[in-house]
Amino acid sequence: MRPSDVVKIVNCHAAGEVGDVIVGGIEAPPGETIREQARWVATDQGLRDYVLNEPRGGVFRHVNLLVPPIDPRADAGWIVMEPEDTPLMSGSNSMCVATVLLETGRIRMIEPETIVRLEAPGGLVEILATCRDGRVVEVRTFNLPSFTARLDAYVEVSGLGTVQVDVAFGGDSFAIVDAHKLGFGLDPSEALDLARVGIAITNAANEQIGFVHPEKDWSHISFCQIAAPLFVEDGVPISLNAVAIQPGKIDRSPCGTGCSARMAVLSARGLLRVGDRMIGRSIIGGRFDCKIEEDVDVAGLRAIIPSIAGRAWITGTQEHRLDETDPWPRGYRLTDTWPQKQ
Ligand SMILES: O=C(O)[C@H]1NCC[C@@H]1O
Repeated sequence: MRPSDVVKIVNCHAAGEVGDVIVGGIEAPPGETIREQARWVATDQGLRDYVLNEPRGGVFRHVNLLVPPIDPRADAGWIVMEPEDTPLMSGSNSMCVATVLLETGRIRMIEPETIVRLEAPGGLVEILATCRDGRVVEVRTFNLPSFTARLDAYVEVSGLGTVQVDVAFGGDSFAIVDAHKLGFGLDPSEALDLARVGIAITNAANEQIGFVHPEKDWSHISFCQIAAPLFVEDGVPISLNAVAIQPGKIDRSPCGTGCSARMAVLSARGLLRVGDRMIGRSIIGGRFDCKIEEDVDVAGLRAIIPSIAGRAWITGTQEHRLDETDPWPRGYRLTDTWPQKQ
């Protein structure tokens, strides 16, 4: 960052998970594809440090960079910056980006429904935004093909013993474990323990099982989803879950990619099929309304196209700037609030 740069941001959250959006002041990174641009952002780390580190950011923050699309079908390109990762796709962040684009007039809002096509690093995702009185009241994201990589695998986790996991991809990669078997009721008071246990399971699953996407350059497990057994309310299965995000925080939202991964597992187990709904619920009471839209094939693997619907709310605007005398131009992280990555 140069002292002359002013970075304009619209602050937003989806179901409680922060997904701020950079709307001005940063040029598109080098790269022929959005994925290459995202890799450049991840390798360079400069922008990530500037917006995610203190004093501008914090471990709770995700920041989305809008870039010109490369795919001619897309309305906008978009790169997600999570605390440690620069992923292929994110559900809560897609809702924030679509809401900011429409509510700030960067894409023309058509009521009652607007279709927005976003080019994420993992590919094109279509969004159906329900709009009323100039506001986006629901964002339904049609996610990347989602599939199960392993069912009923076992990992040894220090301090926990043997833990049964399913591994699945839902736009990002997950080890999914049973909350009750680990002694969690998924109450907000458990957040710190959920984060620590989730990160320990993610790390063990990466060491002992791993994950390789058959078509995309993504070869690790990003998250652990600690999920309660499904229960039914008003005829719809509810997936209460806590997703541990590196380096150790809990997703405040029900995690759109996580709900997609869980639906892929439920589909592989024959428990959900095309047309079935599932409601994702987070430990703070956030809700995503999810559905299996289609069965598809990914490199010979059985997969689904899930959709995830939720709402995002704009909370403000910011202009970040860098004073030339600031001794911490890239900010800083301290382990009192930003856990050490294991
Ligand atoms: O909804 C999601 O998919 C996400 N929320 C934050 C971390 C994940 O990308």
